Amino acid sequence: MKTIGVVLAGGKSTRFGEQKSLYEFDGRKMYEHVYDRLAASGLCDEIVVNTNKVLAPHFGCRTIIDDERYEDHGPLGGLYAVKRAYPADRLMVVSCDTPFVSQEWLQALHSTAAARPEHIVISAEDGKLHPTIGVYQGAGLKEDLRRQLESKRLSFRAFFENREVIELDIREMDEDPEIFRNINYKEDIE
Ligand SMILES: Nc1nc2c(ncn2[C@@H]2O[C@H](COP(=O)(O)OP(=O)(O)OP(=O)(O)O)[C@@H](O)[C@H]2O)c(=O)[nH]1
Repeated sequence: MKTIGVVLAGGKSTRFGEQKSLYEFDGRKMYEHVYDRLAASGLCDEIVVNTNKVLAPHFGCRTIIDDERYEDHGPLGGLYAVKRAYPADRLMVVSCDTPFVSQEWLQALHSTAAARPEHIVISAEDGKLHPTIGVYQGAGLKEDLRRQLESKRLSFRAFFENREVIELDIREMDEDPEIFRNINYKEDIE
């Protein structure tokens, strides 16, 4: 089984005010910070950006475009498109707006996922879930995602009701919760 690194970057960035995945800071676009961390982890056989058809031409790498039926369905819609493209593989997902995720954390997620191949493994911080930093895998995942999208219950919490999920909590590891910092507004970068 291959591991596919997935940079989620198909959102609307309403709160940010412009497309945050393409916003440049510290000399790199936001999605490139995430891409580079996935690449440097050495865990991914391939890395793709998952986005919509309007944004796709702006990324300088392979993109997977959201399925027409599930455009603007949020991150679960994005994951469905990637799972369709890579049905046999494990998806190591990081959203473009969490650009400070560490190599060590990616390694911890990956090794937990490799030991429990039927489980989704997501990040958590004192019980608060960070499902857009996680590993998505297991039999029937594509079909479960499709069913969830059809049900119109588009939250990760709703999706997790039907799957085995491991929450890897940063408070139990020797890591700084800053690595989960989520950029929703411009001020979040400072
Ligand atoms: N492929 C894909 N990714 C999405 C979609 N909606 C959100 N995302 C991604 O999922 C992650 C979390 O998105 P949010 O921050 O909740 O939403 P957003 O649309 O980017 O921002 P807001 O409009 O401010 O809520 C980000 O990496 C988004 O790019 C979607 O419909 N398709």
